[in-house]
Amino acid sequence: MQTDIHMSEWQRNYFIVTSDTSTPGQKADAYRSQILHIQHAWANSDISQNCAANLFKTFVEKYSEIIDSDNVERGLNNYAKDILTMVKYQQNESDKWQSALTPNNVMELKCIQAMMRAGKMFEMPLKAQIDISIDKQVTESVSSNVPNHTLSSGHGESVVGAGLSNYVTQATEICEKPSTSKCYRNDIFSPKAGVTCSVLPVTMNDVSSRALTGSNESAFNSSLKSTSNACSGQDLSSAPSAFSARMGNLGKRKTFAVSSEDNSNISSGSTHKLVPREGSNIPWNEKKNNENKASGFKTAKEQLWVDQQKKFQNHPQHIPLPSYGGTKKSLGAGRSRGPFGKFVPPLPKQDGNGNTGMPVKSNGTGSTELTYPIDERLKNIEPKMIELIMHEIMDHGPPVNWDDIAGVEFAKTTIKEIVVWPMLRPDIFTGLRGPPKGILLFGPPGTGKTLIGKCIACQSGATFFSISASSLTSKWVGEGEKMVRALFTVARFQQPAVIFIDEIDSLLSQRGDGEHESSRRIKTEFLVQLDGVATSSEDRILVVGATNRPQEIDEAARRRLVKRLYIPLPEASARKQIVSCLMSKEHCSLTEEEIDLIVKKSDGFSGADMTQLCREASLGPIRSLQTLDITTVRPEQVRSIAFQDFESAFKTVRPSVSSTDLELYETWNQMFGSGR
Ligand SMILES: Nc1ncnc2c1ncn2[C@@H]1O[C@H](COP(=O)(O)OP(=O)(O)OP(=O)(O)O)[C@@H](O)[C@H]1O
Ligand SMILES: [Mg+2]
Repeated sequence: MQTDIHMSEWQRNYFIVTSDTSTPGQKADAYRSQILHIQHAWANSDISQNCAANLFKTFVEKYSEIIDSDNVERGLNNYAKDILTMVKYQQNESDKWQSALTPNNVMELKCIQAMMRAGKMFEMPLKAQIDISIDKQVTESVSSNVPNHTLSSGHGESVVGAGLSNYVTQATEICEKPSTSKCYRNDIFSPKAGVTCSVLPVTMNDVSSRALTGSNESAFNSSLKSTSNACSGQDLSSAPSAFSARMGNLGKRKTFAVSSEDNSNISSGSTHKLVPREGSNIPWNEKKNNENKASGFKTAKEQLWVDQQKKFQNHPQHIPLPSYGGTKKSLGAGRSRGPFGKFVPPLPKQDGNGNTGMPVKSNGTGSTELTYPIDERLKNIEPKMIELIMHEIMDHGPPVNWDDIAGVEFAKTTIKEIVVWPMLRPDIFTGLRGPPKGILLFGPPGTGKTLIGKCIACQSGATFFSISASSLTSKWVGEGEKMVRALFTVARFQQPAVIFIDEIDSLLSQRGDGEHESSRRIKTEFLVQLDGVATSSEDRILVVGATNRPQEIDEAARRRLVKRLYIPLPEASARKQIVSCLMSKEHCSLTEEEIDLIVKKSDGFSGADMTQLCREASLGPIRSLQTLDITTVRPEQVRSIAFQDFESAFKTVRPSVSSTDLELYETWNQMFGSGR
């Protein structure tokens, strides 16, 4: 079956690459796809090593012809784009790119020194120009003359030969300099004598040890070719152009390597084939880890892992640090990884023994190495969705405290008791004391339901996933149920987690005849997931639903949201707190009595109405500047906010909740609510 799929896709790709009507972009995609298939087939041992290497070489060459060609009809000419993309994606969030390339430390490079030691001189002085792309399109150009030194291959032939005019090789290796643990990148090599020559900051040993693994294998292969060809003084104008940098990630599945014989031949100009290294089953990640360990450089993934370890070492009682707000849990999801980018799965939970569930491999020397989590459960989730969840649904807003929420004391106390404490101390809240898995906040609009949801996540140290139910039904049309599944799966990895579903009524509304098939599917999936969370005692996931139409919620869903808390309109004391709090941040001359008067006049206002009232009043002093020109007025000329501004504001801001609506909430609360 699997083979059938590959065959038909293969045929389709073949048709695309041979068709005259296909665009270069389509052809490039088709080649990429074919290359992936080759890797896949090889990884599954469907084809032999030699066959894989040959096919790989052929297709990569064809692919690079399209990618690198500057003919608008036949090629994409996206060198620059690729390089910039790579620079962007390879950047470690926790470790800003720093260029370690200076004229001095270029001279310290092993390869340069080895060449200098060899004592062979070029016929012409070398001018080295190193273009270092740092972060987003910031280019630092370090130009240095290297007088009295010339580079030699050690075989008497110049590395920079004449007649290399139009040949540009793209080298993409990122080198870690062990002593400084800085990264430097040397991207474009134009071995055109006397014009520009960039020095590849990689020693020949590096070449062999890196063995064309990982994300840069193909480009590396290309650079090897150019190096070896150049070493032998051949004219490179006919050499195949560089492979696209994007090909890089292909190598992550199985290690491609240059054999040691190949390596020994590098400087003698022999052809270096990209072949899977025999018996090599060291995953790319591990190799990369080893290199990184040696250099001190950490990838974002490694940094995340280290952070996670620290977090749990410092909090052995499973008391997690607040993740919402204060520190951003980016998990690398904040950046896109490009078409071939590999999703970095979020970390799975830890058990009581500090076991993360992550595979730890012994390398046979007694020390253990970390490999990164590849969980079966995430396998069936589309990476696109996971990225979306991490990007759009995982909330990283400013922290919210309980004090920021005025009034609603009963709801706050209940939530602290049944949600926050159990999340902080799961060891005490076991059995019957275990937290509910679903709660519902209901009440009139603008009373702080969303605010409470954020506060729960913030105060319990949980990862906060915030999604509006209407976006599930509208934004991901036809994919809503997949999204729900993906959301719960990712949440399981990010435990403790709070999934906040605003406007939950539109997701879990009563079943009706006119109900759309897709929303029915979403609802079913949601109930299934909720049941899964509810029945698993290990999962520390809380679903918080918020609605201002509780009566529309399906009874099956209602049952699963066991605690239903009424969030009413703020009482006088709460309204006073809101006004005082907001006014304390402004230039204001309200007396205590005036505030009391405002509170009295605002009976029936929701929290959001009160906020709006204050905003409106704060514009009063600006409006009174009639005679002055707003563009020239100085801040100190603006008078303080006074009671009269509130009086004017009351003329335009009215309560948004009607008394009939309020009655409905009260009735529903008496029937289904968890309040006293
Ligand atoms: N109890 C409160 N204390 C302080 N501010 C509040 C309170 N209630 C509402 N607000 C203010 O109103 C804004 C809107 O509140 P929020 O979004 O939490 O309301 P909501 O109940 O979720 O409304 P909706 O049902 O329409 O989604 C808040 O950002 C906050 O400024
Ligand atoms: Mg809301």
